[in-house]
Amino acid sequence: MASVAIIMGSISDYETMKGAEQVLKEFEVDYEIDVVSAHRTPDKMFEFAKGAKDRGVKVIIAGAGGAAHLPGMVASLTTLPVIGVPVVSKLQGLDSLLSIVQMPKGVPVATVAVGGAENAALLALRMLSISDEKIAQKLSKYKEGMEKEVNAMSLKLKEVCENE
Ligand SMILES: Nc1c(C(=O)O)ncn1[C@@H]1O[C@H](COP(=O)(O)O)[C@@H](O)[C@H]1O
Repeated sequence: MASVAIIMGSISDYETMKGAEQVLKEFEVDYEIDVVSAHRTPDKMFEFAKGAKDRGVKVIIAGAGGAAHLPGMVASLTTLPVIGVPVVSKLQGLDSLLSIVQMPKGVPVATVAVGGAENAALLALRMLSISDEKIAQKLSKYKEGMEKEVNAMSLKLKEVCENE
C-alpha cells in the first residue's frame, strides 16, 4: 500500500519530481506516481483526489509548473496533507511558486522551494514519522549523516585555507 502519492502535471516535470521519488526509495517507503493535470485531465484529478485516502495514501506530493493549479485543486478535494512543488517554468518558476503558495484560507498547501522535490519527500516523511517510529529513526540517521558531511566540509575548508 502506497503511503505517499507523487503526482505531476506533465511528464516534463519528472526531471524535477524524480528527486522526491529517489528520497522515498532511499527511505524504503512505498509510493505511487502518476501524471495528473487539473487543466488537462480534470476528471482524473477528481478521481485521484477523492480516492487517495481510501487507497491508504497519507500524504500527497504534487508538482506543477506555470499556472500550477494542480496542488491547490487536489487540496480542495481531500483532507490529506498536500505538499506542492513549484516546477521551473518559462518564467524561472516564479509563476509556479506563486500559483502554489498563495492559497486562500481554508485550503492549505505546504509549498517547498522551486524545484524542491527532495524536501517535499523529506517533509512527507516527517509527517509519516509522527506515527511511524521506523521512519523517525531513519530521519534521525539522515540528519546525523548531514551533520557529518558538514563537519567534514569544515575540516576541509580549514585545510584549504591553511595551505593558501
Ligand atoms: N500546471 C500544470 C497543470 C495543472 O496545474 O493542472 N497541468 C499541467 N501543468 C504544467 O504545464 C507545464 C508544461 O507542460 P508540458 O511540458 O506538458 O507542456 C508543466 O510544468 C505542467 O506541470
